[in-house]
Amino acid sequence: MHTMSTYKLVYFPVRGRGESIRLLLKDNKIDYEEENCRDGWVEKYKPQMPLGQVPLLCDGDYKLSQSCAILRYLARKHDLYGSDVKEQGLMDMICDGSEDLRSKYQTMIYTNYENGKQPYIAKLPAELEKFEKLLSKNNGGQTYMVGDK
Ligand SMILES: CCCCC[C@H](O)/C=C/[C@H]1[C@@H](SC[C@H](NC(=O)CC[C@H](N)C(=O)O)C(=O)NCC(=O)O)CC(=O)[C@@H]1C/C=C\CCCC(=O)O
Repeated sequence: MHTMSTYKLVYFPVRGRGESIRLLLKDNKIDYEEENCRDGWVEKYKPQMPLGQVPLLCDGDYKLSQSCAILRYLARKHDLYGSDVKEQGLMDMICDGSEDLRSKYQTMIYTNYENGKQPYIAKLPAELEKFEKLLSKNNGGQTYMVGDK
């Protein structure tokens, strides 16, 4: 018997802002289906999006956009969002910090690829080291940056 997926993720066929959502779902064995919005984006999909952009998560009739809001929604719903407000605060810090890094990457690839690529790569180890340091502080770096789930 075919059981319907609980969630539908609408996104382009790239990693981009969809990949962290896919990873959360797959890592936690949460069933979902994906809809590729590339064909017909402007005329069909974009007008249906709450803020005119993807990724979009559909949970039945409930529709949510903004990648970080989707991650937080899924984390809250599946008890992955830290066990107290301090853990949740740290998770928000890491999520927003990686968003800052990602925004710089996006600006570079879309507006200044030729001149911006090498400087971006040169700064990357120092940026990633901050996240590695956070990871190493929790359980000797063997599990997660925050908590144990
Ligand atoms: C093969 C088709 C490629 C189509 C690419 C697409 O145009 C670009 C996607 C890049 C965007 S995500 C899509 C964008 N949404 C947002 O910017 C949401 C921001 C919001 N704050 C959030 O959800 O976090 C969107 O809807 N654009 C269309 C529009 O009309 O506005 C940012 C990316 O990361 C996407 C791709 C960038 C690089 C791809 C690199 C290769 C890879 O990762 O696989």
